[in-house]
Amino acid sequence: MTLVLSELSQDIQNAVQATREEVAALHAELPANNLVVWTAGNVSSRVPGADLFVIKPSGVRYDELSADAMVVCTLDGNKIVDGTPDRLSPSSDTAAHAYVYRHMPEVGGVVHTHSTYATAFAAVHRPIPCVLTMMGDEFGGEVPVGPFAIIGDDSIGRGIVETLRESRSPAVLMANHGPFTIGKNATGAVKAAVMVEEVARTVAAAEQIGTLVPVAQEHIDSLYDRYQNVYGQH
Ligand SMILES: O=C(CO)[C@@H](O)[C@H](O)COP(=O)(O)O
Repeated sequence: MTLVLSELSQDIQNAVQATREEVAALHAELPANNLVVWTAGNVSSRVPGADLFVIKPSGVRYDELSADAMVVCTLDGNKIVDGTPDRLSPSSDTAAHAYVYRHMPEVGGVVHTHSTYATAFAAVHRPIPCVLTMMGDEFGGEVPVGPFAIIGDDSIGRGIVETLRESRSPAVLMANHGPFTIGKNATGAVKAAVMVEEVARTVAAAEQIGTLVPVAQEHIDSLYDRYQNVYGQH
């Protein structure tokens, strides 16, 4: 039986509304950071306190992505009766996002883009090598490549999870497709999407200048530990 949002507790309805507003605002970060063209890409966030997540509607222009247009789904990826028109379908990547939420309970947000430089590494099946201190900070090593998977079932989600489980990276370059990123919340996943494109662009530029020099593993580990546990305001 399909869940009906208006029949859920007021706390959950309030959490859904806050998550819709957050996800709508975060979608604006993708074009603002030049990570997407047209309607490519998507952001989702788990709804705190509920087995639900919020994701953008498929194929809708970024300037039309209001909070009320955000689609609410179960962790199986099924749209609930959420107040949006029945015809409004969730993102074509909903199954992938849902698979990540079901298999990685620590993940609170998922982002997918086709950002140019990260997608170029995905096109040639090359991990982004850890040659920058910023990569040690955010990715804890190289950004891995995931398997080629066709959209439409759990294969993309399975490839994301199986690859990220073997890495500290919050980003995976799905072969011939593009980056998917995760975070403890949706803001963290958007940050990883911004940073994976930045480091991909820098590494591609560096390869035009000379030979890449990897950061030593001991330094990667200390950079990662500092950035994840000390950097910023606490
Ligand atoms: O990669 C694809 C399509 O191949 C998708 O990720 C699109 O880039 C965005 O799809 P919607 O979220 O608008 O359905």
